[in-house]
Amino acid sequence: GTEENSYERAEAIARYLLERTGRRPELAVVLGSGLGGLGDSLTDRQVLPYAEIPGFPTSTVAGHQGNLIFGKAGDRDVVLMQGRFHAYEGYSVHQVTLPMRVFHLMGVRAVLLTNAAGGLNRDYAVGDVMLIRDHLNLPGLVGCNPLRGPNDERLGPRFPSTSDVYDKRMRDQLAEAFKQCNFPGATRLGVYVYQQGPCYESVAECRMLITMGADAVGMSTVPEAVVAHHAGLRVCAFSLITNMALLEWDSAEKANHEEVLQTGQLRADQLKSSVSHFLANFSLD
Ligand SMILES: Nc1nc2ncn(CCNC(CO)CO)c2c(=O)[nH]1
Repeated sequence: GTEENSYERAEAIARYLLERTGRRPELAVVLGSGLGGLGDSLTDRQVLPYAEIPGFPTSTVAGHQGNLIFGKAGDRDVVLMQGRFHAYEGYSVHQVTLPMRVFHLMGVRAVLLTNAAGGLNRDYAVGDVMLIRDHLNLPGLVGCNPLRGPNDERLGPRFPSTSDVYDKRMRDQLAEAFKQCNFPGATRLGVYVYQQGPCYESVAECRMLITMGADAVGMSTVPEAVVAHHAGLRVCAFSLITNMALLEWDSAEKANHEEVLQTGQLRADQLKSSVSHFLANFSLD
């Protein structure tokens, strides 16, 4: 229910975190499957396991630790979510998106969302990154919208736009960071489709998603982006393409989580350096 990400609940957690850490992060980062290693790249770190934060949900997926990491990237105060919450675990979409409201009420101004995704666009290769220019919120379109329920005007409007969720200025800076750091994979710009999971898609579903204009598919990120945007946060997001979605029937291959984590490990160092470069240099003006 909506009390799971109510203003009061988020505000209480924000107050707890501001008092306990004394930190004032300006940017928050959500780390997707296998990208948890990015948490080690901050200095002046303070690590808070989700379980220690009153009112915060806890993570249960292999490859997702459950820590909130405060720290510095260069001289910038940031906060990282090492491990996120997914609807496929059984969390409500209101629980999944609660951290976005907590960050907003802490005074965070922008959020970087990262994930592992399956490549639908046939030009893509495993190990590429796709900067997200737009999304298909399938569950949101058919009734599982993170803003379903009474609207709290203190957070945002009743009927928010979502044609402008992904901030071009931040996206360009992210692209520049990947370029500066010689990221070995290609840097793509595309449409991410969110499906709730935990199943990977059928072949017919992958073909449908391509027809609908999607370039990569995953099980996260969009609910967080919608709620962050609703609250007025600047949003940018990218997918690490960890495997190519299957478009042929009777194929011997099948999508699996081990492959997702393996590609995450393969690209971990270059992702870490690219994202660290972005965090230390981003400008919100
Ligand atoms: N075909 C396909 N390939 C993918 N690779 C990563 N993900 C994102 C989902 N990641 C899950 C399971 O690996 C863990 O959160 C997907 C996906 O949803 N579909």
